[in-house]
Amino acid sequence: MQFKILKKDGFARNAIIETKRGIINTPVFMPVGTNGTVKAMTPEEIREIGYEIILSNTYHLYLRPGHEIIKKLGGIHKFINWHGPILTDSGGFQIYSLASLRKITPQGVEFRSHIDGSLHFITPEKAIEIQLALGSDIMMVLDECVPYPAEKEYVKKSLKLTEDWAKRCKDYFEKHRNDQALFGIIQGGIYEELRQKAMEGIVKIDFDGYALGGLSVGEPKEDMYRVIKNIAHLMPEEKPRYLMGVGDLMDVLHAVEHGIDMFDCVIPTRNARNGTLFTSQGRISIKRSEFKEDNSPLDPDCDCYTCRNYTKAFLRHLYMCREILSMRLNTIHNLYFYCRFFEKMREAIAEGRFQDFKKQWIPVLEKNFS
Ligand SMILES: O=c1nc[nH]c2cc3[nH]c(NCCN4CCCCC4)nc3cc12
Ligand SMILES: [Zn+2]
Repeated sequence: MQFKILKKDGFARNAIIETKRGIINTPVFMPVGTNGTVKAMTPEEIREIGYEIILSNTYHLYLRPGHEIIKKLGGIHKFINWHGPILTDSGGFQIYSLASLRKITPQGVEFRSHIDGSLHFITPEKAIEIQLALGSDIMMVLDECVPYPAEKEYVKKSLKLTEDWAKRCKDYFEKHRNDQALFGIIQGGIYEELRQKAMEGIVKIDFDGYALGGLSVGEPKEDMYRVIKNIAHLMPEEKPRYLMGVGDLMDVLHAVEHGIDMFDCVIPTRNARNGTLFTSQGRISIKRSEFKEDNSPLDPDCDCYTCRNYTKAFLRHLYMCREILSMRLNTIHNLYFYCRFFEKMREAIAEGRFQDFKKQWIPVLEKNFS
């Protein structure tokens, strides 16, 4: 995996990640395809909107249908019919946020499946073995995503475990490596000095890229912003920097300004299914009665399939009827909006006007009619 910086504008930067399955332009947004599908979208539609990489979840695919089956059937790209790069999250976060009866031991994490209650034990080695079997292009180490709030002492102890697991992931990966990439994850809660310590330990192990984990887990925005401001630009400059689970476009602006390259979040897809749509006039909720007879397109400044062919009145009608088409048309638009936003942001960085771009968008992103 190659990472080439094309242009810097302050700490913000445009770069490309070259993988065997294609080039990724950064800053990049990765739509979330948890069960191997970006909900309601075909892979062709994702590609047509302009996305270059999607995220899938090791935890879900391991539990159902199982990584051995996916491997036997030719790997995840063939299975889900997406032939561009795929990043898989290692499962730590999903085990912490979805599974029950979790027990974290030095060896690994024991949990019960949220699907059928079956008992599982995942070690760092197993997490890498699963991602190797899936064949994802970028794999994540197994970490302990420290919940918020967490005492400083707990965070400190957890850092030791996460670093030990990162080393075990790297050792296992080196023994079985192919042309997949492996990213490390930096924890440390909202404590800068612990973040700094975690970063030194993880960077020493040496990974293809580095993620900031343990954020967007319920901590106050100002704490997340402070950690990003103090840590992001200190992460290895010549490797991709990935802020996991983010996000909200206001948070994206802040993170890109401080040097983050990669993002993933369910916001555009999940909000679409709930009728919350992002437009150039701000965020709107399509179910509002004011749209009942509104014959205008969702967003006059958007040329996505939904905005070119349907009215707010019809989109509201579909939502009120809970029609499947509502999920599809809303998702097409929100993903298109996110993809264009990132494209315009990369253009602004290329032309050295990221600050203008941020100033222009903040008032729009603050407008909320939901
Ligand atoms: O520390 C992490 N390690 C591995 N994966 C992660 C994934 C994460 N995803 C999030 N936040 C997702 C927040 N998202 C916001 C929109 C609604 C659903 C939840 N934090 C994360 C931390 C981690
Ligand atoms: Zn649109």
